[in-house]
Amino acid sequence: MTDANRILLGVNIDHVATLRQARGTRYPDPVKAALDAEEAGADGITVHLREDRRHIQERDVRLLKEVLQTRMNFEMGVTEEMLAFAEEIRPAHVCLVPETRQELTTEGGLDVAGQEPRIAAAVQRLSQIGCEVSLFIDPEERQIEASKRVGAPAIELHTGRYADATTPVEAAKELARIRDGVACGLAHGLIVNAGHGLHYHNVEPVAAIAGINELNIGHALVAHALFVGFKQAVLEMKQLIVAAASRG
Ligand SMILES: CC(=O)[C@@H](O)[C@H](O)COP(=O)(O)O
Ligand SMILES: NCC(=O)COP(=O)(O)O
Repeated sequence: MTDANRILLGVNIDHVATLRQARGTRYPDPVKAALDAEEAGADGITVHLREDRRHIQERDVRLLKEVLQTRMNFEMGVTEEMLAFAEEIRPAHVCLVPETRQELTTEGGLDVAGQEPRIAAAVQRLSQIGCEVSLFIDPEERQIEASKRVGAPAIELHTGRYADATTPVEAAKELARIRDGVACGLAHGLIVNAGHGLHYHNVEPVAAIAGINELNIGHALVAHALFVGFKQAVLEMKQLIVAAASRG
């Protein structure tokens, strides 16, 4: 396998915390899930500390910072509260995401092109403390170019529209947008990650796109883990994406 076929799996553990928060218990602990994921081959652990704290809590992030063997990818909205928290924690990676309180999940990418000075200031602040910053954006040329202009070294392409496609034609169109987005990001010298809504039945065509650095996957892993256990769920996903990338 050449470097171009290499692909990393970032395991998002938010929805382990969703289950815990549903009953206000101490279990299931997302920290345990993170350690199991690492043992099963996760290359990194992703957490999203939402403004409304519906799943991940500050306690989780602080503990993860202490115990992870791999690296944390900390997803956050672009707010003063989150910037200050990131400065305290200093995660290896920070992914800036759009956030609205009422949304069911992250419904679209960050509008970098529409707020360049604000995003550039956040990127600069986080870069200064050693975080590798990525921007969670839709696979659109103007957002990719804006990401480059604001100084982010990495982008994460939002794959939700591909995942939500209801016909093969629509899925193929959305996959082509992701493929073009990857090519555009690479042409601008960016590290290109992707994620959102990926699961065991739709992940392979995305993993097969040459040049993708990392896929961040959460909801499907947590759901599958109910039936096979967290380690096995991560292992199966990792095997699936590595095989697809090496075929691609
Ligand atoms: C930004 C992103 O895609 C992840 O954080 C994912 O959204 C996690 O799940 P929720 O959107 O349900 O919080
Ligand atoms: N950034 C996307 C992510 O971390 C995982 O999203 P999902 O697999 O939970 O939809």
